[in-house]
Amino acid sequence: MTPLTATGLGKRYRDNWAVRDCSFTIPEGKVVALVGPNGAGKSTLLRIAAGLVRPSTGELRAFGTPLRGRIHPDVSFLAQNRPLYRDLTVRELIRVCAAMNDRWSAERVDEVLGLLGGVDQEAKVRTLSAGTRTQVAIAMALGRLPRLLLLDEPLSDLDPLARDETLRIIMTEVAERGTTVVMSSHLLTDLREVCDHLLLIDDGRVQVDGDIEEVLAQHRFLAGPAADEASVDGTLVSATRTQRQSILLLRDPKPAPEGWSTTEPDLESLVMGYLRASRDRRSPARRG
Ligand SMILES: Nc1ncnc2c1ncn2[C@@H]1O[C@H](COP(=O)(O)OP(=O)(O)OP(=O)(O)O)[C@@H](O)[C@H]1O
Repeated sequence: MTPLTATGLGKRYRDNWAVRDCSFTIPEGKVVALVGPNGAGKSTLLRIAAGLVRPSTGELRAFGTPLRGRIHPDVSFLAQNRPLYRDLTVRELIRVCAAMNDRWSAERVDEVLGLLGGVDQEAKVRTLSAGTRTQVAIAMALGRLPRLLLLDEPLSDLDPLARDETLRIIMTEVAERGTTVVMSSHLLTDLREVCDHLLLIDDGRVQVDGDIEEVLAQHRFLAGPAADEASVDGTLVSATRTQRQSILLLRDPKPAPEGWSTTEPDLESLVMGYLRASRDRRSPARRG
C-alpha cells in the first residue's frame, strides 16, 4: 500500500502558507530526498505526515488512512531538534520509549545500537555527542518497527564518520525491512548516495517529484552564446549568464541548436538549478 499520498495539501500559519496545494505520491520501499530552500515547507510537510500538525486544506494519507493530527502506528518521525529526554540514561530512555509504544522491538533497538559500535547505555543522553544522540534517536524511531520513517535533517551537525554510520543504519533498514524513508537534508552529495526518489519543494509547492534517474534524464544543461538564447527550445528552469555565454537548465529540452553544448545534470547541479530559480524569483535583481 502507498506509504504517503498528498492531495491538494495545504497548511497555513495565520496569513502565511507553509505548504500549499501539494499533490504527490511516495512509492513503497523508496528512500526519498525531500529538498528545498530554507523555509520551503519541508519540516511542515514532515510534521503533517508525522501526525503532529493538522492540514488546513486537502489531505495526506499514510497507508490509505488520512492523517488529521494523529500519529499513525506505522510511521516514525525524527524531528529536527531531536527531542530526547536529556536527563535520562540511554537505558532509561529505551525503557520509556518501550512503555510509550504498543508495538516495540527491544531486539531491533539493540541491533541498531550494536551497529554503532556500542553506545554506553549508562550514559546520560545530554552527555552524548550530537552524532550519537541522533543515532540513538534513530534507534528509538526504528524500535517502533515503522513501515515509513520520516527524518528531518538527520545529517545536520554530524561529522563525516557519524554521517556515514547514520546513512548505513538507514540503508540497512531499507534493505532488510523494505521500510520507506523520507529524509529532508541540504547535504546533496550524501542524499545522492542513498536516495532514489526526489521531492523538491519551494515556497510550499511541489516543483519536482519523481524517480531520481528519470528526473535527471528529463533535464539538460545547455551552454551557448547569450545572444542566441531564443533558438533554444524547452522549459527553462534557471539560467546563469555572463555577457557572452548562457548556461540554461531546461526541462524536456528539444535537441540543442548548433553552437550549443549539452550535458546531463547530476542531483547536486539539478537541485542547485532549482534553488537558483527560487532565489531569482524572490530577488529578481540577482538574476543571471
Ligand atoms: N509553527 C509555526 N508558526 C508559524 N509559522 C511557521 C511555523 N512553522 C513553520 N512556519 C513557517 O512556515 C514556512 C515553512 O517553514 P518550514 O520550517 O516548514 O520550512 P523548511 O523547508 O523546513 O525550512 P528549513 O530548511 O529552514 O528547516 C516558513 O515561512 C516558516 O516561518
